[in-house]
Parts: sequence; C-alpha cells; structure tokens
Amino acid sequence: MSADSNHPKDHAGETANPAVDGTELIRFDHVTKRFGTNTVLDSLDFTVSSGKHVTLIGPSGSGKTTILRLLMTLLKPDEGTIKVGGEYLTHEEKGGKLVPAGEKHIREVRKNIGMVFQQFNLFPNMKVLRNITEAPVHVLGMEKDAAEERARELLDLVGLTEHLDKYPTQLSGGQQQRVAIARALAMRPQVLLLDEVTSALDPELVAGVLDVLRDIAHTTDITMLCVTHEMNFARDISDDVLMFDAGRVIESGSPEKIFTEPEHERTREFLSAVL
Ligand SMILES: Nc1ncnc2c1ncn2[C@@H]1O[C@H](COP(=O)(O)OP(=O)(O)OP(=O)(O)O)[C@@H](O)[C@H]1O
Repeated sequence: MSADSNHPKDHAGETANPAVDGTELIRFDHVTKRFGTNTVLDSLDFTVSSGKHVTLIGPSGSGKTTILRLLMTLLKPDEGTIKVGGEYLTHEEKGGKLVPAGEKHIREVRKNIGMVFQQFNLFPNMKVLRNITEAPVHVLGMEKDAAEERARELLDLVGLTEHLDKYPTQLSGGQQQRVAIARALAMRPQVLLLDEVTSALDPELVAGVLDVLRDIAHTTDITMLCVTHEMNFARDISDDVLMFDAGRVIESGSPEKIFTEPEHERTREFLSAVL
C-alpha cells in the first residue's frame, strides 16, 4: 500500500496542506436533537481540531450516529449550531443575521465532509473505478483523466488496484468497504466520518479494513470522526476519545486516559462490557 493519500505529511512531519494547522474544524454549540419526546442530544458542546482523530464511544442509543448524521446534513438539529471549517453548517449569515442555511450553502460546506457508512452504499451498476470518479467529476467538476489518476492512487492506498474493473457485487464486503473509503477520500474532504464501518462485515474481513484506516490515519493529515465498537482500533488511531451517555459527553481525553484510567462510573461500566 502506498503512503500517498489525502494530504501526505512531508518529511519533517509537518502537514503539506496549509488548511490543516490544528485550528478548530468542527464545532457543536448547544446542539439538541429530539425524535418525538426522545431527547437524543442534549445541548451538546464539543469541538474537533483539524488533523485530529476523534472517536466517539458510548452505549447503544447514546446519540453517536446522530452526530455523524447531523454533520452529513441528513438530520437537522432542533436547537444549537454546528460549524465546519469556520462556516455554519446549519445556518448562514445574511445581512448581519443568522438564518437557517439554504441548500446551496449546505452543499458548499458539505464538500469538506466525507462519510463511510456501515453498509457500503456503492453504486451497484458502476465499476469500481467509476464509483470513485463519479462524484469528483460530477460534483467537483474534475477532468475525467485527473479523477481516474487520483482514483488509481486511492485504489493503491486501499490495496485494490487489481479490482478497478469489477462491479461491487464481484467483491467481498471488506473489499467493497475499502472502495467506499477510497470513494470518500476522492472528494478530498477535510474530515472523514466513519460510522461503524466494520459492523456489517464477516469477522475475517474486519482486520483488512481497519488496517487501511490505520494506514490513512497515520500517513495523512485528514481529520477523522469515528464511531466504532472496535476498541483496539480506537486506541490505535485516536488522539481523543469522547465518551457519550444520554446525549452528552460525560468524559473525554487521550485513549490512554479513557481506556486505562476512566474517571466516570458510566465509562468504567461501558468499557468493562465491551473490552
Ligand atoms: N430517525 C429516527 N427516528 C426516531 N428515532 C431515532 C432516529 N434515529 C435515531 N433515533 C433514536 O435516537 C437514539 C440515538 O440513536 P443513535 O443511532 O444516534 O445512537 P448510537 O449511539 O449511534 O447507537 P448505536 O451504538 O446502537 O449505533 C436511539 O434511541 C434511536 O432509537
């Protein structure tokens, strides 16, 4: 696998992308999300700095996937604001006032965000190469040749160069998920959202996908926000772990702190059930 990826780090360990300088990339301010009478996120505040890998952990139903879906604008918050790259995702400024964001504004901010889902969601009627080039060509307006060159680099990164001419159904679940990762990176997002990306895989295919993500985490400067039940993976790649319970962050810190010296009783209970 090649180390050439989203924004490769240079030899001095500095990032090659001037946009990635540790500044705040994601900001949730007092975000509340309800489904009927169920308050899933309760005035949630958190930030993610650019270039960091942050993992969300917590019991089932604690609101982790809801956070990713809000960032993808698949859901809207009932209260509060979300910013990505300094721009409001949920709102836009018009005439000095903050108003609900329009479709055009949302599309622009969303270009900075890529997501890999539990179910790979590839286009079944397109071969692997075209699955990866489709959005760069049609959404970003990239030249087809340049998009294909980039797709080949990404297929090398995810170890699938020899499969570019196959349809998704001709690949294993693990291979399909690696195509989905390449497809998300092809849009050169600043942040990659990973939602339980190995949950739908047969156990023997999980390690291959996690190895690819480890490689991406360690060789690129992309920001990652990850929901996973794979605690060893979370420990390996995370700069920060956020422990959720009942729609709030109850504890956060380095993986060493959270996994070895959790302060909160709920964190200890959760970890003893999953580790
Ligand atoms: N579209 C929806 N309509 C109604 N309720 C929803 C919807 N989406 C999520 N919920 C509810 O919101 C709560 C949080 O769901 P979410 O998927 O964010 O939790 P999670 O922490 O990711 O859980 P898991 O680890 O099981 O995936 C759950 O109680 C869920 O049933």
